[in-house]
Amino acid sequence: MGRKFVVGGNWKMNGDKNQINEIVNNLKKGPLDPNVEVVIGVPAIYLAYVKSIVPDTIGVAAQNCWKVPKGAFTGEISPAMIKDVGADWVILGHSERRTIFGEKDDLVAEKVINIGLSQRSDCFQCFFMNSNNEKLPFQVAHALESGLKVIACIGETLEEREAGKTEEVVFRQTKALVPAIGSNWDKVVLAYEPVWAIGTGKTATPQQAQDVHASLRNWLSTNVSPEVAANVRIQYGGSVTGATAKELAARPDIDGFLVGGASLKPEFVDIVNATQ
Ligand SMILES: O=C[C@H](O)COP(=O)(O)O
Repeated sequence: MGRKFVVGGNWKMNGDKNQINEIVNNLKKGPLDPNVEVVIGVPAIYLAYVKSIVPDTIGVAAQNCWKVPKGAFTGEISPAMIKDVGADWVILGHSERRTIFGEKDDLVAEKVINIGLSQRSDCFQCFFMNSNNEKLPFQVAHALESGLKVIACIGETLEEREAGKTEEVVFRQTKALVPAIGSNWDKVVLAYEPVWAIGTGKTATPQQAQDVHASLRNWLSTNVSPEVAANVRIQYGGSVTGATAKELAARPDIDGFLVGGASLKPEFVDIVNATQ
């Protein structure tokens, strides 16, 4: 079976109730290609509101979460809370989280693993190996059935690209996620977002994006399994617009988009429908 095209709209820290109503009305009007999975990434404070007004055919994602179910973590939200308000996705490891808030590969992996572990009711104290082969304790005092799906973001900076390190960086970022994801690859979408293309108006060319997606799939085949490589969906993100989406979508290893700025605008419908 082919990979279902998946388009995420990451609103980032934008929108108020009026703007959200407009965006959702526009999505309802569509029409949206029924063969495309659509997920909107909503600011945490509006998750419940959006869930209450959006059709069930559209997935709702938080843009971040912390790595344990509950506790003294002022300002954070947990996967259990996201699930509790009816959302079923979370975006993790976005480059803005990595660069502005200093989130490193291992923290992103710990957040991902919490989502996998929270489905295990027998897991009170778990460990996983980080990318430096250190055994990290992971306390799950009250294991939860969160069952969230994850959009895991990776991507290189301009400096890294110009130094010829694109593959090294995206492989390293993906490698950190592998032990955390375990056998839950069917609940994960990878989003390749070159940092230099985010919010800059500079889209990677379709060939540049395709090349990285194909290398990543190849890496997954060798380092995880040919089955995961064949089935995992890899989104492209970075200044995607209604005008650039079609050409990008035509590349064989681009399985969708993670859209920032344009997801707030009516053209998001054209991006969702890019494979038509
Ligand atoms: O999560 C989305 C990406 O950061 C892309 O944002 P952008 O479409 O505004 O460049």
